[in-house]
Amino acid sequence: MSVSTTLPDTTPKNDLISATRVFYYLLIPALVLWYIYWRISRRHMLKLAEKIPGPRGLPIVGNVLDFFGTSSEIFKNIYAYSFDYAGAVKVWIGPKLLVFLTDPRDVEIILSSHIYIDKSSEYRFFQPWLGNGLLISTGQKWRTHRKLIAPTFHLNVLKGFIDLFNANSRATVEKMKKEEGSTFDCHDYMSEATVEMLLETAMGVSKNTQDKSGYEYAMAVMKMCDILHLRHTKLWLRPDWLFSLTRYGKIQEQLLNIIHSLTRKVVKSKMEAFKKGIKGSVAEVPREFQLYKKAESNESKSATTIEGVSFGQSSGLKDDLDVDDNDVGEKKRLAFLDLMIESSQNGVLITDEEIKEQVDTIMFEGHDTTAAASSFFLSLMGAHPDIQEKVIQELNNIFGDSDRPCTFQDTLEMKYLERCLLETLRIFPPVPIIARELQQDVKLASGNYTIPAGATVIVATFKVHRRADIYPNSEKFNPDNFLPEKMANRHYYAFIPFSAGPRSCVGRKYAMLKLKVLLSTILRNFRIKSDLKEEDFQLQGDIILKRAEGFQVRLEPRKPNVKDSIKI
Ligand code: HEM
Repeated sequence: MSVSTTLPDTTPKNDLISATRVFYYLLIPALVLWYIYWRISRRHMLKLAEKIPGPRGLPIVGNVLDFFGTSSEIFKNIYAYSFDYAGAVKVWIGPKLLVFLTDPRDVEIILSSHIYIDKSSEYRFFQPWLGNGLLISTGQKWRTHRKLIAPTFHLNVLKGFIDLFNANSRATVEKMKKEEGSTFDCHDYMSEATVEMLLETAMGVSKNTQDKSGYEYAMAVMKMCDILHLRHTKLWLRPDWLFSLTRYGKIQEQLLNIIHSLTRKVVKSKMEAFKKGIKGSVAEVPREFQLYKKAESNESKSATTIEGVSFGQSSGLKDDLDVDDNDVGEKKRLAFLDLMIESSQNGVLITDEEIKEQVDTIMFEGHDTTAAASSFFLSLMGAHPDIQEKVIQELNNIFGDSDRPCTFQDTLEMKYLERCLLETLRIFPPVPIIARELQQDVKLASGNYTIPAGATVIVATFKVHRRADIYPNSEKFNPDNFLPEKMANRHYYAFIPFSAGPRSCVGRKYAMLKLKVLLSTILRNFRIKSDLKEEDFQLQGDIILKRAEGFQVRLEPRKPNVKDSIKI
């Protein structure tokens, strides 16, 4: 037998060519038919969408090309559109219709509603991580859990966290001392600090529950956000089956292992404590920071806001965090995880698996957002030394030469620091957009447009906060934007860093209190320097807004290193 007869014949055969041809001959008419069917079945959507202004796109793929490039380039492209259109802007990504809203009157229609509360389909990428936690759940499950969770972030509960905020802020200052004089990325320190504070306060466990510091968890969360952002912007990473075959799918598995192993340990250790009858936080407050119990009796009982801004109370708008102190009974004065575990005992309100999902949600929402806010604040202090001096002056007036921990009353006196913080959240909102999927048509207030059901509506917080007709010189950092008289004259929905309405951020009071303690402690110890000006900051919106070049700052000590010199 000749050798040639044993080898497989790889020469193309006519029947193979014809099979390929037939495939293409069928594919093209199939695509055309699908396109015709799609246009007919979506004619209502297409008709309404046609009236909404927006950049011209290509046939079929729409504006998809604008979503190519680095995260920072995509952010710039989309932001550039907002200057060409005053109100709503329509963008097609293939068959998907996105409508960006930048007018506070339109934003109010969406955010104040109890109907348009469904998250957009993109949030499903969070599911392997956050399950069906508060951020993405909807319907009755969301309502029940929101009612359960919101009171655990009430002021009465938060006041009890102040000692742990102080102790952790001081520990952060000690860690940061090794960076004195050099340029470094302060976000790493802010991330670690916020994870550890969350563990000790909302979760009520010791930060030593995990073998490693909060740093490993924080880094895993950051990388997960990179992956989620890629899935939002790269179409081929959207289908789950295709994503799981890519290297990103494998990396996601490893990251989720790190993230979930922490949350599992947290829940387990808390459940064990509960079974032993131990309730409340088991985190140890160093003796020199045990201020809360002493101060509680002296402090004004009338203070019901942490932030000077009332977030709607002045205009008669309240959300479920704005309940009066007296409305919250003793039982509800439990911190987040304590209440979750107590409520799970009868198995009706929440199951063990749901507790884990909520812990994952609070750990993510509570940490990356505040880490970004504090890093932007420090960057801005470095870029605006004159404003920083005013904050330092205010802190000197409150604390004098004392190294004492800060009390709740002190945080109420930090009026200028608070304005700087609110202005930071205006100009660099950590959550730059909020997306909702519409189940029914919505008529807008800014023009004669109706957004069709099935569209994804995007509240463009970043742009709303930078509208020149609302904030004069809107691209410039100016804490006076939050003088009481300026705020009183502004539309309530023109400042929405924490969203607003029934799905607003449950952690906003927690965030404001923690940020005031952490940032005042840092500025009592260091002056912040920056080699870059504010206009040089490059932005990227990987779920959470960040500086693309990292949050580079330098520290200059404000006083000689004094250890253990806390006088109360
Ligand atoms: C500066 C810090 C923070 C900012 C800017 C922020 C911002 C936001 C925004 C804009 C939303 C709405 C998201 C959406 O609808 O897609 C939200 C929701 C949420 N936030 Fe925050 N947040 C911050 C801190 C926190 C903290 C500290 C916690 C918890 C400890 C927290 C827990 C949550 C939860 C659970 C939700 C979902 C609420 C719901 O859907 O009912 N956040 N946050």
